[in-house]
Amino acid sequence: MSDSPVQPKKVTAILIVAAGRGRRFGSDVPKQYLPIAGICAFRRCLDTFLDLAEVSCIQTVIHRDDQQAYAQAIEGLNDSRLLPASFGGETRVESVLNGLTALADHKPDTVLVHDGARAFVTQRIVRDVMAELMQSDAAFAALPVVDALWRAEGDRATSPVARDGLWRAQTPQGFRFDVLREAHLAYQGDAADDVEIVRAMGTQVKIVCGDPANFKITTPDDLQRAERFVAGDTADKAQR
Ligand SMILES: Nc1ccn([C@@H]2O[C@H](COP(=O)(O)OP(=O)(O)OP(=O)(O)O)[C@@H](O)[C@H]2O)c(=O)n1
Ligand SMILES: C[C@](O)(CO)[C@H](O)COP(=O)(O)O
Repeated sequence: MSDSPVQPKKVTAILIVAAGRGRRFGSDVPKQYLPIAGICAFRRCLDTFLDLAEVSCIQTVIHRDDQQAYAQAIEGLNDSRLLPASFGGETRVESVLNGLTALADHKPDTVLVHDGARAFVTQRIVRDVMAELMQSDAAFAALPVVDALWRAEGDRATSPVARDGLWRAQTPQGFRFDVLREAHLAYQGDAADDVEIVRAMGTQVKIVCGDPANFKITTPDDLQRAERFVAGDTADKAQR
């Protein structure tokens, strides 16, 4: 028999924010609930997380006006790890904080925040973020900028911008739960993502390799791209 103490299982929470209005998309039904080959972005990413045994619980954050769309999106699911949804706020920052507040009672060790509008997150990305959190306070998926970058005035290019060291942020963005909650409680104002919020506290954040497939549905073009992606349009995948 081994003398080494038994390590308690880590509690890994997923927080899916889906309370946005999709103003850039501009549809009546919010983009995260629009069907992509019959299954909406929100349900697609939710299923990916539920398929992972490492996930202890999932907190969703939705808009009050979307309760019917949400009920339809989770139809047929019977998994006790899916917690009752919380309501979001005016901004993504507020929605994340509401989700963190709801999760606090579950005492997670770590939390991975994901956009409900990113349909095609992969198990590989989720596992890589989780693995990095074994040794870091924070880690997120991102892709290096590979294109040449130009500053422009209107449609007139003015000066090149160095692309070295630039990354395109994706989600999931993972954190030690206490680190993210403390950072959110101290943070004032808006932020593009949670990395910005913990960086404001000086937390070191590691980058893990994202995936071009893990794009966010922001405009109607993205929904068409998602339809092509599901249809297995390899030309489209190669292009990205
Ligand atoms: N008040 C908000 C704003 C955004 N989100 C979520 O955060 C993610 C960020 O993606 P984004 O494209 O910015 O979503 P929207 O805010 O809906 O889009 P837009 O900015 O075009 O209005 C989405 O899953 C969105 O539902 C949220 O939960 N609560
Ligand atoms: C967290 C994020 O997905 C990073 O790409 C963020 O929500 C992006 O929002 P944006 O307003 O489309 O930049």
